[in-house]
Amino acid sequence: MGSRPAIFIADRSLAHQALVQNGALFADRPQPFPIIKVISSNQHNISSAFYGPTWRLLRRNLNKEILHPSRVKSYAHARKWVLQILRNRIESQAKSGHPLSVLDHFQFSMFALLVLMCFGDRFDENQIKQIEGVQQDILLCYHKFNILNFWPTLTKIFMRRRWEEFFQIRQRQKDVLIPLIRARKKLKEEKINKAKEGKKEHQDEYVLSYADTLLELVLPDEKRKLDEDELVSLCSEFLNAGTDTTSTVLQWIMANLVKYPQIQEKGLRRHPPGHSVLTHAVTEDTVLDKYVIPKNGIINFMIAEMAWDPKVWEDPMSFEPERFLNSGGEAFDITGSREIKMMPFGVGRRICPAYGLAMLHLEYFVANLVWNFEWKAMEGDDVDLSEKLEFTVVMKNPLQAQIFPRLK
Ligand code: HEM
Repeated sequence: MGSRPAIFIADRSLAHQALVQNGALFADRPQPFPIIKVISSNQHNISSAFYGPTWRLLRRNLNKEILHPSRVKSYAHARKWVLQILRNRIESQAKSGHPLSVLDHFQFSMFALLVLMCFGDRFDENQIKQIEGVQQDILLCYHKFNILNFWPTLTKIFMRRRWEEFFQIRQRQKDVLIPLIRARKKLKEEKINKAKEGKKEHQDEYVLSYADTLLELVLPDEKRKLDEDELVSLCSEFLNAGTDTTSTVLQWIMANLVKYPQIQEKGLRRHPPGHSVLTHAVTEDTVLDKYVIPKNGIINFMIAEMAWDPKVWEDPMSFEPERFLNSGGEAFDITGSREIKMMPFGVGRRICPAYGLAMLHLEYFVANLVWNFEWKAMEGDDVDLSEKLEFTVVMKNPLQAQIFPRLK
């Protein structure tokens, strides 16, 4: 992996040529990526499981079973429940008179929501915090562990401690997630038995979860189901992909609203939570414009640079959501299929499969937060919008705000 060329594309038209016009060639992820393949038994992985021959199967499952609009609609109760949790947390902090550190509340709420979608249950605060804890450990150590991918045979000798640390974190994650997966499996078996015995079910509380759909999958080539290690990796990816990104953007949006109270929502162009997509790989030697990209070359598309291109955006660094209202009544094409002006969710075959869900979550929570509370900067605080790279690009100085309930 170390000897493969890594290519960075910040040009919008080249990105369009690659991702839309030559989409099939640019759709894979580097293999092995990262650390070790996830779809191979007793292996461990710390990031995207969506690569290699199984990615289409996994992605089809996600799109059809969980992200399908009718299913997304069926999670309305879950969103309402989480909004209530978020409101309660914010209100009780507001009553205490302390400044509100929003990020913890956003992160916790997004976990409550995604955990419910993943495992089908409303867990209590302690359980959610436990899941959040192991997932955050994995994410925050991403860059530290990613280096282990480079010549694993060598790093196993020279970075033994780091490998041990990685396996410890992974073990903790398995200890937390495997019981939840097993509980889902048991519930499914009980349902089948009840159906056989002709007994009636209480359908009210049952929500189809991501774990349920994974438990059903059979890998076509190997003719087997996913093992527990693979299930943990896939659930982990689902949780992290849907929580960190959304809570980061929520914080950026609220920070801009506090700093510039006269404007409303939409912060994804100015503050995309990832400044590049997940790395892509080309499946064969490819010529892109005048550049030759060799087979297995690793490509990064630079999201932030494209979104700040002065050829597209006047005064690109200023936060002006009203730009999106002046597009002649036409909705802005966030999928970049005709032309890429910004690509916070990626573009083409590997575009974030949940971009619709993510936009729904952002609109739902921002609208309700602004409707329920008045948000103000702390006395003498100018709200610092400096950035810092963690897994996503977060606020260097997390937002603190004063909030006042609007509704009795
Ligand atoms: C504001 C929120 C979000 C942003 C900005 C975002 C952005 C992205 C980006 C840039 C990628 C990589 C695209 C590429 O490599 O070309 C991605 C992939 C992915 N995202 Fe999101 N995402 C968000 C929310 C979510 C949510 C809520 C989920 C829910 C489960 C999710 C699930 C995924 C998955 C599973 C992938 C990997 C897809 C694959 O490899 O085929 N994301 N996302």
